[in-house]
Amino acid sequence: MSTNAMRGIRRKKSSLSEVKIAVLGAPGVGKSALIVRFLTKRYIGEYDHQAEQRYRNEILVDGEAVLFEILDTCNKNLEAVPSPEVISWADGFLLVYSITDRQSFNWVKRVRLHICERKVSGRVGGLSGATTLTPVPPMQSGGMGGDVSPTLGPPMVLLANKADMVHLRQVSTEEGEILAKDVECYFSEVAASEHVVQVATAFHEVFKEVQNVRKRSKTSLLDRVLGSKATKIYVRGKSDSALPKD
Ligand SMILES: Nc1nc2c(ncn2[C@@H]2O[C@H](COP(=O)(O)OP(=O)(O)OP(=O)(O)O)[C@@H](O)[C@H]2O)c(=O)[nH]1
Repeated sequence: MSTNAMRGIRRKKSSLSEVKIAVLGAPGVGKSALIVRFLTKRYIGEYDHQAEQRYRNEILVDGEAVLFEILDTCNKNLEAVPSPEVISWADGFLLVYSITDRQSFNWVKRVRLHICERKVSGRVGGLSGATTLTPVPPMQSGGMGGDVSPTLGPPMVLLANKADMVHLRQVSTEEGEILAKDVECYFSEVAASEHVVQVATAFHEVFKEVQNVRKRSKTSLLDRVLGSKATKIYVRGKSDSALPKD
C-alpha cells in the first residue's frame, strides 16, 4: 500500500467520531429491543440476558461515520440506580420508559436527577452500596465524567417505548413532552416492535447532543483559560497590525 493511501486511512481513523451511550430504564421497558433494533434493524421479542452488555458499531449519522459504543444496562428492580461507573463512563444517556408502565416513568424522572447531580459534581465513586448495577470491566471513565461544565446538563434523550400498546397506556404523551421540556432534551414515543427510523433517530440525537455539549465545553474552557484574550485573539486574525497593541 502506498504511503499516501496509508496516510488517508490514518486520517480517516483519527477523524472518526466516537460516542458512548448508556441506555437506562426500569426493568422490561424494552432497552435491549431498542438497541437490537438500532444496531440490526431487527426486532427480537425475547432477549434473555442477566448482565450488562456492551456493543460497538460504526454507524452513519448524516453521512458521517460514528463509532457507537452502547451499554445495555440490566436493572433487577425499581430501586436500582445507575452505578457511578456507568454514569462516569457514558458520554450521553438514552432514558427509556414504557408508556404502559407508570412506575418506569417515575424511575426515569428520579434517575435523571441522580445523573445530573453526579455528572455535574463529578463525585464519581462515592455511591458504594447505593446501587445494584455491576460495572462492566474493563470500563474506563472515558466519558465526560466530572469534566462537564456545571452550566451544561449531561446529554440526554427521553424515549417512550411500546407506543404500539396504546390500549394499555398509563403515561400520556403530554407527560413525556413536559418532562422533556424540563430536561431540555429530545423526546419521542416509539415502538421497538415496529419502528426502525424513529428508534435510530433517538440514538442519533444522543450523539448530536453529545457533540453539542463537547463543542460548548471546549468554548467555555477556552473562555475560562484565556478570558478576554480569547476574544482578542479571535478578533485580530490576519489584520493583527490594524488593531491597537493592548
Ligand atoms: N408490545 C411491545 N413490546 C415490546 C416492545 N419493546 C420491547 N417489548 C417487549 O418487552 C419485553 C422486555 O423487553 P426487553 O428488551 O428485554 O426489555 P429490557 O428493558 O431490556 O429488560 P431488562 O433487561 O430485563 O431490564 C419483551 O417481552 C419485549 O418483547 C415494543 O415496542 N412493543
